[in-house]
Amino acid sequence: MYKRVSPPTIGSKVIFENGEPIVPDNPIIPFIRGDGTGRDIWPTASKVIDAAVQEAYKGKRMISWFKVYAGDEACDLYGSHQYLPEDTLTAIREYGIAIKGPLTTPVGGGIRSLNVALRQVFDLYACIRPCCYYAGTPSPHKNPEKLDIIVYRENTEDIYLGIEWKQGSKIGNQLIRILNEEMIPATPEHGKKQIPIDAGIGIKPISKNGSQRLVRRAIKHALLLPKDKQVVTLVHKGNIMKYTEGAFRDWGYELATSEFRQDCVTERESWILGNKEKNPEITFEENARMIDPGFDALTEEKKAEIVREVETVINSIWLSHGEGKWKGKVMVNDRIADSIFQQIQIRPDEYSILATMNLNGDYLSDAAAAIVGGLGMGPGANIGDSAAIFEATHGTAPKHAGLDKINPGSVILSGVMMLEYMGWHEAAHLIKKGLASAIASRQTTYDLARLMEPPAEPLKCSQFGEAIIQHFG
Ligand SMILES: NC(=O)C1=CN([C@@H]2O[C@H](COP(=O)(O)OP(=O)(O)OC[C@H]3O[C@@H](n4cnc5c(N)ncnc54)[C@H](OP(=O)(O)O)[C@@H]3O)[C@@H](O)[C@H]2O)C=CC1
Ligand SMILES: O=C(O)CCC(=O)C(=O)O
Ligand SMILES: [Mg+2]
Repeated sequence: MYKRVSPPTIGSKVIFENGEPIVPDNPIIPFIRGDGTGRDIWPTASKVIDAAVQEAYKGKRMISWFKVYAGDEACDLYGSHQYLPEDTLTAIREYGIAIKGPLTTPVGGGIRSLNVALRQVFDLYACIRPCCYYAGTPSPHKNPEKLDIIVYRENTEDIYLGIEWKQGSKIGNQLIRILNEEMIPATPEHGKKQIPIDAGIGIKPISKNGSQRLVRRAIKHALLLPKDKQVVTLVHKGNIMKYTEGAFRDWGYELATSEFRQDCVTERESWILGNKEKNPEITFEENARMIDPGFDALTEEKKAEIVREVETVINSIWLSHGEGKWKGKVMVNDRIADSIFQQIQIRPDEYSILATMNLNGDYLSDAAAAIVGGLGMGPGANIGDSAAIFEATHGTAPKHAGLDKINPGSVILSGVMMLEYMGWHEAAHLIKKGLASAIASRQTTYDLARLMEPPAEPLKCSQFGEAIIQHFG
């Protein structure tokens, strides 16, 4: 079945039931080393993961690693342009859980992105990127410990499904003509808009199913968090793009208030309920005026709509959510994408899970990682219903490749996410403890060492891994 690789002879398969993995004590896990700094990071990361599993389970559990190829390494083994060989896809399909280093995406070349291709082939629709602070990590912020968020980024649509036509291409020009002459005039709300004839054209599809399955996972995750972290924020630019970004928000709320009705309260509902709790005699209209400060300036039609909203909330959930019961439920709110970048910096402790579409989540996960120490501390997971691939938020950082210098923390922490996903919490805990303690004692790589005050003597990538292992216990 495999052309150039062979699975380990010891170990067995992870299987998936109802979207959840069932993990044997000796799972076979395919790994992709990665391009660029992948060659520095992976040996260190796998050593730390193996040491933690050994320390936690004393041989009762172990991972049988299965080396598979993608990127430059794949071309060396399989021939030129064989960036993502069938062997690799077969292995991930067969064994279910995989981990990878970063892969290069040539800008403007024939290949769009191997990383994205892997997510799409296995329908890994939730890209989960937690950002939390390890004491002692240098940060541009005064109180980085207040940031403890998880970016839940939709991983298959938006720009990942983006279809583009090059400026000046025959079909691109044809599309612009049809849009300008037929489709825009047929949609009165677009007014007299016209697309410049010299434009490149891109389409960003956002589907209801794609949005809701992401938000569903985010809400389920929130239900497992401590009560004060049970907040899901829908991030969007719906004020500008109503039927894509705005629809993402609306579908998120729709899911929260239908499928998770007993578990969730929306921010607006909480205001309405809170107003009635403070003043049980409050009328629907008075309540509406309080939740919408500009109420009196609205049209009669809009006012009536808000009064109806208040009435519906009180009539439908007062019994289940009123008298403060809503405080024990998952709070679902929404924020406009540009504003959330400010919010996570100045009011980080008000946020927990940020559910985003693809592009917003891409920006946000790098920005959030910066607050807690940078991309060297940004882990990630791509999760679907029948496979999962763990990988860091960052890329190949080519200028540092082969120097045994780069921070392996992000891939090590992606390994922690993988162990937690497998239910191997003891091993995950050891790594987090080792990492925290190594950083607290100023033993770390150049990226963190150079920002410490006073600057610390930087460790090599491999030395940082060893320091983490030494601090397990
Ligand atoms: N999932 C994936 O595999 C991804 C792949 N890519 C691809 O990676 C390639 C390079 O992308 P690029 O834009 O340079 O972005 P990178 O994320 O690879 O690196 C940018 C900078 O971030 C810092 N950095 C990144 N990783 C680490 C780390 N582990 N430890 C410490 N610092 C780190 C370095 O900053 P400094 O030099 O200042 O210390 C580095 O120069 C591109 O081909 C891109 O498409 C990009 C993102 C994700
Ligand atoms: O694959 C790529 O080149 C970019 C991917 C990326 O930026 C991400 O997943 O955050
Ligand atoms: Mg990115």
